[in-house]
Amino acid sequence: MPSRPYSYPTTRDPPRASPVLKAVAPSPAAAAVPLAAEPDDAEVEVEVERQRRNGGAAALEGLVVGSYCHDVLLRGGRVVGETLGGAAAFVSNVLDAASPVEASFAVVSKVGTDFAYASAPTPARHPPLLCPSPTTSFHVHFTDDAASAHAPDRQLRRVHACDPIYPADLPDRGFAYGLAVGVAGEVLPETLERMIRLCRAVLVDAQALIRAFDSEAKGGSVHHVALEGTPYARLLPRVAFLKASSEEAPYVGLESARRRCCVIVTEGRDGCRLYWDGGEAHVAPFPALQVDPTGAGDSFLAGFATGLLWGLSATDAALLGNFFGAAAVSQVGVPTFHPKMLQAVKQILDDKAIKRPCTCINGNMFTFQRSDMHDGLHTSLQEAARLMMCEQKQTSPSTDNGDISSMNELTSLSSSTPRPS
Ligand SMILES: Nc1ncnc2c1ncn2[C@@H]1O[C@H](COP(=O)(O)OP(=O)(O)O)[C@@H](O)[C@H]1O
Ligand SMILES: O=P([O-])([O-])O[C@@H]1[C@@H](O)[C@H](O)[C@@H](O)[C@H](O)[C@@H]1O
Repeated sequence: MPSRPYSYPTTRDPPRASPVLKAVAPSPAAAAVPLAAEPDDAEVEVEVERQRRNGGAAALEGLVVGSYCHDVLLRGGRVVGETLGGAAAFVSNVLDAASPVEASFAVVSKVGTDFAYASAPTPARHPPLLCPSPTTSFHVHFTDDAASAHAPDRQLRRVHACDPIYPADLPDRGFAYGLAVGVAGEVLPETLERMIRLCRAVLVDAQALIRAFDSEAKGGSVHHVALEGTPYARLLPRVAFLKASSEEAPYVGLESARRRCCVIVTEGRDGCRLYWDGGEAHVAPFPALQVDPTGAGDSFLAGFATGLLWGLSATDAALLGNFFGAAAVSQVGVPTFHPKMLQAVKQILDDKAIKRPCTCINGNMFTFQRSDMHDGLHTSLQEAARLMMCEQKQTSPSTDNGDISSMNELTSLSSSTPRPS
């Protein structure tokens, strides 16, 4: 019987505020921190609610919650790559690259002293909290038989799990939006609940809620459980967007979930579909030369959130989701975006004269429908995606050989993901 993602002891094991990992390994003395008091959010909640109602022009600060991890990529039992992973890493990478200048975000992530990527760009900019347990680690086994866009092209095994993220680990202030992006069950139900209290709008990756894991001794296989049977289900009416992959969608219970929040199902190279109470929309994909599917869903969610920050409707924002999902599969590990491509994307968003700060993140008034500029936005972003593909062909001709699932050996790792020391 796999362990449930929410089975961590939380009452017998009181929450501790964890020390922040600096760019260098912390001293063991840093672990001796006092017990944190149960957070009292009354004042923050009143302010968040006031902003939600008024759509006031408050700061556009986001809160990203989920742990960085180690990904070991394997094919035929052989290690073909080792990279920084974790949705928080992919998400922060996109938010750093494409958010409007006035938007910022804080990351709450946990790693162990063995964390190998403290000096990689994303963790260096958004340092994780340090824990006594080892960094969460996944073995990602690639298979050849990705027969359709929706077939699972990889099998994940969780070989180590870092500590969960407790409510007391979150900052004691309000945020414009929150992204719950756990990969190994680290976002506890009570942590998601506190995020909802602190943030005007919360976007959730279903993988943070429905994953269950075999014990490490049994190999750590990742399974899915039905969302409805988890303690997260009751929080859905207070979530703005829930993103699931096609593989996860059956566990989310689409028809009941869409009545409580907007559900986005990503469909690999076919783009994505949005479902809300009373409507749905398909959003077209962008071309990509896939070398590694890891991080596509994470980058999608961050691209989508970025679109909302720029003031787009949900269906239009999903174009930016698809754009950054395609960008993620074009590189191994956390991608490095070419400055020219990013400049083109920001120019496109500026040219569309979208008003900022956007009412949908400042208030709770989301617009779901595709706007008149949807097709034009897709065409313009397609040009930027081509820029990315030309760049990719010039710098890594080896990617023409196919993606990592058909490569015998990975010859180079992404520059943003140095090898573990
Ligand atoms: N081969 C691809 N070509 C173009 N876009 C892709 C490709 N694979 C993924 N994407 C983009 O990334 C998004 C997320 O990918 P998906 O495979 O559905 O998620 P996950 O990584 O969670 O399994 C898709 O909705 C799509 O926009
Ligand atoms: O590929 P994706 O579904 O977007 O997200 C992935 C997670 O599912 C996986 O557990 C983690 O190890 C990867 O680094 C990445 O975060």
